[in-house]
Amino acid sequence: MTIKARTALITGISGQDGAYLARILVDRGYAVHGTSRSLSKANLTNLSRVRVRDDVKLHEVDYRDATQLEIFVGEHNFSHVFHLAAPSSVASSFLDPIGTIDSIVVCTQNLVRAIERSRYKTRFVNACSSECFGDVSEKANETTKFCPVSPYGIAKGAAHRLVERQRASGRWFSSAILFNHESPFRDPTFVTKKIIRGAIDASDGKIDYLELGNLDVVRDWGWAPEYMEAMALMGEQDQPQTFVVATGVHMKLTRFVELAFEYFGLDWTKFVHISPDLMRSADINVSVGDPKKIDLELGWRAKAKGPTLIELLIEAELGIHSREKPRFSL
Ligand SMILES: Nc1nc2c(ncn2[C@@H]2O[C@H](COP(=O)(O)OP(=O)(O)O[C@H]3O[C@H](CO)[C@@H](O)[C@H](O)[C@@H]3O)[C@@H](O)[C@H]2O)c(=O)[nH]1
Repeated sequence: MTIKARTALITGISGQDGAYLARILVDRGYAVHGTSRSLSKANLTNLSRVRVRDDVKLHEVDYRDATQLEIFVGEHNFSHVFHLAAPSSVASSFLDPIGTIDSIVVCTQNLVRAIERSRYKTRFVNACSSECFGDVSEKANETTKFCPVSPYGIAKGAAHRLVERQRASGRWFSSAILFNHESPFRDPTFVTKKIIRGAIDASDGKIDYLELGNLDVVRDWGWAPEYMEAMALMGEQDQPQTFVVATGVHMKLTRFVELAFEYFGLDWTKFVHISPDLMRSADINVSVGDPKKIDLELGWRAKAKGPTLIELLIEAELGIHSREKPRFSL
């Protein structure tokens, strides 16, 4: 495939991951397209923040409308489709399980079918989620069974199966099982963004307390731009595959809060209030990934992990890039 022939569609281009991936693909010489259900209502701030807004072509497409989607895909010879569009809040999926499952599964199925029916040899890279694994007793890899506890995880697992079924019938369909990956672009309801913002605001004297939920969970947090580098790499392999994308390093949420407040010389226990309203009816206690396969086969390895990631998130939030300079300045 020549550089010139690379035309990528990113679904969910305006979100955290979509914006970073758009920047990476433009830098790699792709023509990049994105979609939104309503262009007049789309929030394109993230694309502007990574200075790629004028480099991407946006289209108004509703993924729930199978016919419209089929026409759209049939009119564009996309060499790659990176499928990121989905509701991303696990917490919200408990409040609207049917809406979440319906949206993730129907939109993925419509897109997969549109590609299947087009005459083009499009490569498909799916954004799957570590939520599909549920609780793990050891680091999850590509062979670990899915045992999701949330409606979101159930839906992502179904979408992943749709992708694997296409691969089994000989099409170029890959899936990245992404563990938690963070950045300043995160919506303020996600826990790392809440904690980092909370620590900054507490140190500025703007808040007296921060409400959080279950602090006993253990997660494998990474830096979102690096995870999008992994997805871009996956799209350039000879063979389609599934890869776990993770740091392999785990941390308890309590420790995350402690380190974030410690950065500003603050004692987190003086600020954090536990709110029962923020507890989920089912939560994953331990979620950690084994990135061995992607390291060995693609040479991809997360640089930002553990305490380094927390420093990076704080400094990116503050707009400081003194230490390990983030690839994406804000
Ligand atoms: N959001 C939130 N979570 C909290 C809070 N307090 C504790 N937590 C706990 O912090 C953990 C992480 O929550 P989130 O940041 O909301 O992320 P997530 O549910 O793990 O989901 C994210 O990661 C998945 C895996 O990559 C993604 O698939 C998903 O879309 C999302 O990005 C959960 O166990 C949650 O119970 C709080 O105040 N807010």
